[in-house]
Amino acid sequence: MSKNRKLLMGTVVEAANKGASGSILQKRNPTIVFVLGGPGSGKGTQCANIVQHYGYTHLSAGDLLRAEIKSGSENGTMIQNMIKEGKIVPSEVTIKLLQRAMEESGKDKFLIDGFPRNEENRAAFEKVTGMEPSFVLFFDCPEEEMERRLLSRNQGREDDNIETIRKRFKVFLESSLPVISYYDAKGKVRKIDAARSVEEVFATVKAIFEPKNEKVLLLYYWLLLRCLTFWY
Ligand SMILES: Nc1ncnc2c1ncn2[C@@H]1O[C@H](COP(=O)(O)OP(=O)(O)OP(=O)(O)O)[C@@H](O)[C@H]1O
Ligand SMILES: O=c1ccn([C@@H]2O[C@H](COP(=O)(O)O)[C@@H](O)[C@H]2O)c(=O)[nH]1
Ligand SMILES: [Mg+2]
Repeated sequence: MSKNRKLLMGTVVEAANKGASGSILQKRNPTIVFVLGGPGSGKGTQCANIVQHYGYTHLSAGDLLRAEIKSGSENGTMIQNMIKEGKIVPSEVTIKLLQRAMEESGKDKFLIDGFPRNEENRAAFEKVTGMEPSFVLFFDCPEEEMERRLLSRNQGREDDNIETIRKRFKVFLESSLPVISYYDAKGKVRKIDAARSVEEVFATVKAIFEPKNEKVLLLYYWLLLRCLTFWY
């Protein structure tokens, strides 16, 4: 086979594989839960609990971006500057990372933490992937509490300083809350009071992930009541 023909074949195979990997993700028809809330509201902490109890795969958009910086990618410096300023990285960059992570995981239940951060993120994700979240967890927490948590997180994050934290709060209010309102209007938001202990917050999260158990319990009580009224 000539060199040019080999190159052409390579390109065709690559294009076919790309198409196939996209459709494999769609064929798997994954369950997607967006996990949103202000900086420091406890998204990552609660996602870790959900993974343990319900077998979801946790994808933190922020973690994927930080890994991209470390990998020495050509986008690294741009991403690092955006994170330092608390700004939102362009959708195409974040969506590519999320898509790749979903495809490579081979799994079909995802917690997407800290994304979408603005309306453009949301619309681009739905357009590019053709997928919508089953529901949205919204960890609602006052700024004073989030600030306290972030300032004592001690994980060496470059954006856990008071200047960047204030910028992140502003971006959350102006750009991310409208995304939550959008899904709220569609009845998809599960709002959780996140200003409580980790255990108390997780108890509420559990009730969201186990609504069927509650229904089974209700049915059980109803049957018991019917039996009792029949006997007496
Ligand atoms: N309910 C809670 N009560 C007290 N501290 C908490 C609670 N939940 C999480 N924390 C602590 O607060 C800090 C921030 O939590 P976490 O990293 O889960 O927040 P996050 O929403 O993922 O933040 P970010 O958006 O910056 O990634 C961590 O140090 C964590 O241990
Ligand atoms: O979808 C996203 C997610 C994150 N970013 C940037 O990363 C930082 C940190 O995100 P965390 O969720 O707190 O880990 C955030 O402030 C943004 O600068 C993003 O641009 N897009
Ligand atoms: Mg986090």
